[in-house]
Amino acid sequence: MGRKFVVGGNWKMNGDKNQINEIINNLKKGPLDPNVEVIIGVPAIYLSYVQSIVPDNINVAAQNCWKVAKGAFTGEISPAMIKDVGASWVILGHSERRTIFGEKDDLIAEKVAHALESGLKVIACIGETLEERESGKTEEVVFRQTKALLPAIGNNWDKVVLAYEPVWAIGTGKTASPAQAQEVHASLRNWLAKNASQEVADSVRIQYGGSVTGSSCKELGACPDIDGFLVGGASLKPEFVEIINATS
Ligand SMILES: O=C(CO)COP(=O)(O)O
Repeated sequence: MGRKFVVGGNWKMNGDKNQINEIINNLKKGPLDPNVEVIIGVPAIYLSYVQSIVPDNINVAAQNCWKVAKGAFTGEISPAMIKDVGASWVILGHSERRTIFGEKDDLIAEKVAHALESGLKVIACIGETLEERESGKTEEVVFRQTKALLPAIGNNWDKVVLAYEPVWAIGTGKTASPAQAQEVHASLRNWLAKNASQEVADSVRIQYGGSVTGSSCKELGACPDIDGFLVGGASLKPEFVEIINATS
């Protein structure tokens, strides 16, 4: 089906110029599998700086944005600004945005719609909490979160990557097993075939995120419906190169 493997590094609120230089130098050294799309999600304040030093084979993403182009929204940044400094992606709906900052499905959908209209590409994150998984609600939750995105994405599925990140696996060192992740990715694809189209289901790339490391990436990357990773902690470390190269 030819889905290009896509690995994102979500730095979250980490890094200073020194550390950023180290991370970028390490990525430059690579070598990185040329068949993998690489996207690094950097703190907004460093977008320009990172954009000015990254090599061409690495794409830069913001970790959030607001839902309109400009105006009286103190502290926010817009997709137009992200594009203006040369970055081409934005991560939206991350579980930390949902839980710590109270972002709901409908706000995330508005952000996704505006980011896509503005010409940015989007990594849209979904995933269930431990409580939801333990009460058998994993599918219900990820389907609900994805359903909210359908009208926002419209015909722009080629500009969207879905990131399935079970909340219980984020930053906990508790990676979902390849079988657990594959199961959700496959049922999501099934759901997309019924609720978007077969073409969307076959072509959309679904990343797995949650405690991915150099040692867990190969087995996860070998699953048929896992098309990449969204990596937090390990994306700040040299092992990120190994994760990018998981399928080579
Ligand atoms: O939230 C994540 C990426 O967006 C995952 O974070 P960790 O890889 O640190 O668990």
